[in-house]
Amino acid sequence: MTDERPGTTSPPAAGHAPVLPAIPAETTLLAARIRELVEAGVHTDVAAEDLRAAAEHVTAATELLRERTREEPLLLSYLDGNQVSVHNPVEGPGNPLAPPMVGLEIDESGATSSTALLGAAYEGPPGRVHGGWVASLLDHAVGRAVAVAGHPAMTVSLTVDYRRGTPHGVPLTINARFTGKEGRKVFATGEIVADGETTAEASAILVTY
Ligand SMILES: CCCCCCCCCC(=O)SCCNC(=O)CCNC(=O)[C@H](O)C(C)(C)COP(=O)(O)OP(=O)(O)OC[C@H]1O[C@@H](n2cnc3c(N)ncnc32)[C@H](O)[C@@H]1OP(=O)(O)O
Repeated sequence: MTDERPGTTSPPAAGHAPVLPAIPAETTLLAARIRELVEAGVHTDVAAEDLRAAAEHVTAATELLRERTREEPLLLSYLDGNQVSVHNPVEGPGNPLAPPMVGLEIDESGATSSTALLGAAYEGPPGRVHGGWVASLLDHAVGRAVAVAGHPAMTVSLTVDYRRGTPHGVPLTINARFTGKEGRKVFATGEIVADGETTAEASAILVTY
């Protein structure tokens, strides 16, 4: 995490992505509509001709979006006072793949907490979020927590204990915290809580860059 604030234009210390002073409302809107499309797509039971008609609409939208493209899809901006990657696949409000993880809160100890609501499109076991997505939420949360603690780093080891199924369609709380540093190695833990129960816990080693 860098110390840029809204309105500044200097690039982030750890990358070359452009920093937007704010996320364009239409970027968030499009991603939200595509997420709805994906959920509708996995739930739909319409007839084959309607599937084909819907596919043609989607093709038309894709062609419109391809009319002008950037070389670098990643953009940085600010949400609720925190820097976010607009197109990050976990937190990016502009990336339809991202649930997204939102509402970052940092308590007085530096521990972080965010929320996410994953729909049926993220299902692994019946009624439960796919384990890879559970790990993604935790990987991102520990990365965020160490950045908040002033040690931006990349995950080199992530151990996830899946305690119980993480339900989809239910708000999830994702907590994480920096726990220590040894040379370039940074340690963090995190967990996901659903309906008051911890569903998965993570222990991570990250390396500063
Ligand atoms: C601001 C917003 C933030 C938002 C959060 C974003 C979260 C994103 C989460 C991610 O997706 S992270 C991406 C997934 N991770 C990667 O792609 C990292 C892939 N790994 C690497 O690129 C290299 O391992 C890395 C550049 C991180 C380190 O390579 P180096 O060659 O610079 O380091 P080196 O291999 O010498 O290891 C440094 C130390 O870490 C230790 N280490 C490395 N891998 C380890 C491992 N797997 N387990 C335990 N320790 C490990 C290693 O022993 C050594 O310890 P010592 O300093 O004590 O000698």
